[in-house]
Amino acid sequence: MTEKFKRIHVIVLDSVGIGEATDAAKYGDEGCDTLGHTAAAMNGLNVPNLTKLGLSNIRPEQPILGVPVQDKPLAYFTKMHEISAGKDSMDGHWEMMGLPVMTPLHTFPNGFPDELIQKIETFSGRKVVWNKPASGTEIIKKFGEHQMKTGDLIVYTSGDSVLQIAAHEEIIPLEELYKICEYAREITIDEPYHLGRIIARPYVGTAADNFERTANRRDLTLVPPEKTVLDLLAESGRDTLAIGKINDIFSGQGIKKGWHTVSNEDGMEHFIAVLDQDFHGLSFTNLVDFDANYGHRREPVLFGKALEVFDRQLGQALPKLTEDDLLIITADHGNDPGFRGTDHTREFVPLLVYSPAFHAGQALPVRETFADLGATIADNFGTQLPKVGTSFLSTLKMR
Ligand SMILES: O=P(O)(O)O[C@H]1O[C@H](CO)[C@@H](O)[C@H]1O
Ligand SMILES: [Mn+2]
Ligand SMILES: [Mn+2]
Repeated sequence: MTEKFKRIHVIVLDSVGIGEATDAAKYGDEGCDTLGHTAAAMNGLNVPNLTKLGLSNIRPEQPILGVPVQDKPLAYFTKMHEISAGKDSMDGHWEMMGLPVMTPLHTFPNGFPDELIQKIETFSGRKVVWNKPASGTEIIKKFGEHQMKTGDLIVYTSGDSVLQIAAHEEIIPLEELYKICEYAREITIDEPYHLGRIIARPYVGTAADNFERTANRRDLTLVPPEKTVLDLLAESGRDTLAIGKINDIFSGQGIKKGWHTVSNEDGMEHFIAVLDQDFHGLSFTNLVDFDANYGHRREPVLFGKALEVFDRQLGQALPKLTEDDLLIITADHGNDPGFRGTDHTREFVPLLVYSPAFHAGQALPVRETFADLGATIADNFGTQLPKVGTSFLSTLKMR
């Protein structure tokens, strides 16, 4: 069978949810709405490109403020529900690639057991401070100066299955931090820990009021226990290009070439550059600033401004697409900047599917799992289909 599209591009707007999921109550997240609350804080979002693709058509009963519902949206549009047990990035991205995480990973709301902390202390020759949930920017304000004096490791977690180590780059050099994180990764793969991610959180600055985290963050994720759509594509000789955090999230599995990025804007510039390359397969981009800089920080106005910047860059990318290209814009979970706490929120995610080859856009049925995305990609490239997910490829009508 011939392929409908030679290239498929997936852009994940990290944490840009589109309203509470049907199971939000199970997570204590009733009432969350990342896009809705962000747009309200901005008194309306100015995102002409997302608008014309059909962003508000996804929920015409409650349009996103400033984003009018289109009579003739350019994209196929709907929202997707998550079936994974967790609401972290790894769960969301793996599910998109056909591997939902059905057994909950472990979270440590009261901090990690002494046994684990002692192992990290022995390996690193440093003491651990905090070892409880925290916001990453608050915790370096609180312990950064202490760390500069003592060299102690700042260990913290969140509502997700993560162990994060914050370290001043001039006190604990990056290479050393990465080694400690790799060690922590090795000893937390199996029970009783079974942690989704170890995250290195380097920062710089001279005092509490000016500490800043750097782009040298590294996420050490579990290795996917089964093949994802990325593996299926790679095995069948297709290109798999990863921009931003994607390579980390899949531990490099099934990825032919990956680029780390320093910001959303940098990520989109890489994406636009990739559009000029001749390749055959998937480009997969994650834009993490929405989540790390604005969602967890509960900054709805800055979140909204970042969406507007993304939209302008999207405007540069769209004219580069040809009839051989399919663009898919989605998210991996919510992180409502107008919601209590600082954790991710259990939300539907938007799904906008666009190609210049389409005659017109239209509504797709609500997807029961993010895995429908991976199934569609596998279907297009004629590889083995993932175990989970239903392709919507045949619904997409070409001119
Ligand atoms: O508060 P910061 O350090 O940004 O951490 C956040 O980033 C992690 C990964 O998204 C989340 O689990 C949350 O802990
Ligand atoms: Mn995420
Ligand atoms: Mn996050």
